[in-house]
Amino acid sequence: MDIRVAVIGAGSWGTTVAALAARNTPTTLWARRPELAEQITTEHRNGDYLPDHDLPDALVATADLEEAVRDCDVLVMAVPSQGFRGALEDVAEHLRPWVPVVSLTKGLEIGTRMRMSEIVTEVVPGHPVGVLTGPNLAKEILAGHAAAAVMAMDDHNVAQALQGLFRGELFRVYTNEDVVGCELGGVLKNVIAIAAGMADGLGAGDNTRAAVITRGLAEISRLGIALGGEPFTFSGLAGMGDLIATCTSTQSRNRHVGERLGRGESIDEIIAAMNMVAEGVKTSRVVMELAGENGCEMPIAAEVEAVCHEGRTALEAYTGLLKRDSGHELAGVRPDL
Ligand SMILES: NC(=O)C1=CN([C@@H]2O[C@H](COP(=O)(O)OP(=O)(O)OC[C@H]3O[C@@H](n4cnc5c(N)ncnc54)[C@H](O)[C@@H]3O)[C@@H](O)[C@H]2O)C=CC1
Ligand SMILES: O=C(CO)COP(=O)(O)O
Repeated sequence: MDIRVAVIGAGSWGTTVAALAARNTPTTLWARRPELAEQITTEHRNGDYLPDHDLPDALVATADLEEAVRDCDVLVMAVPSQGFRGALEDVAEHLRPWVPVVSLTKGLEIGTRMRMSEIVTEVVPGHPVGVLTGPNLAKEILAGHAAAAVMAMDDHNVAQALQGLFRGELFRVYTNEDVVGCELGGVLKNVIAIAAGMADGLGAGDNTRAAVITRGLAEISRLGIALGGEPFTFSGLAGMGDLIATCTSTQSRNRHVGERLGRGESIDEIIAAMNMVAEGVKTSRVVMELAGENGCEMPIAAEVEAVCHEGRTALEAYTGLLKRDSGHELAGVRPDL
């Protein structure tokens, strides 16, 4: 019997994951705008977010939430983090019991500081919850370039069952039981990607970018481990893999924000000019709250937060970072340091 997948949120990534699933199993994509849903179903195109890419004929979209959700066997949430809870509360009315919920969202909720999988457990308790994450720039995947991701779930058997729904010839899906680490890898790399973009915008070199990525990984690992992630997870696809893709790709929205900040534009004008989400901007504030609470040093993330929310310039941020003392490179990562 076919497993029916519902994907909530027809932005770049929700549409891409729905396209992957539709090649394997009946899939319905929920879009907020009826015109977009109609275009996806009839023209097999998402003109708002992915105008240059063909979608599978089998992919059906609707703007009717009940129609998308009522019969689904697997629910996939692809709404940005600040709208995630509200969207899931609307979905909950129509969701059958025990349907697994997979989050694609890479952010933390302002106020509660919760990960999306924690919000799922709060809003729809009893449903198995997981995250699909990794170095997955949407447009590359739709263009047919090979990529790999991780399906992270506590329950390995459910993860294995879900793996096959998204897998394709060019899309490899691994499993991992460390939901906390995998989810935080995806969240935290967005903040570091803003820093990498800032360096590029300031005209820094390849050595600088490599230093930001590597020291950024140390910060991600420090906070990720303090919050319960497994150390090895941060050198996997959801950690280092996604960090490299996002810090180096011209397709990354977070890196793009950083690059424009580095060139001297203000955060407000950059955000106003984008029709897509750059999760790292809002998440940077939540990350610094968590770092403070957990006694984690995160100097790069702190500078990103200051540039995004306190009016510091990218040049001041980098000047400040260079003046810091440099101790052992694994401090806060290796248990004995
Ligand atoms: N685009 C990419 O390559 C990847 C994105 N992600 C993550 O996936 C999540 C979604 O990102 P994208 O699809 O790229 O974003 P996007 O900016 O392309 O689209 C966001 C979608 O969510 C909808 N939306 C926004 N607020 C909403 C609300 N309050 N209620 C219902 N729907 C709402 C929008 O209408 C739009 O369809 C983000 O957390 C992002 O970090 C993860 C991996 C890859
Ligand atoms: O998460 C992503 C790639 O894995 C997408 O990154 P951006 O949101 O910065 O585009």
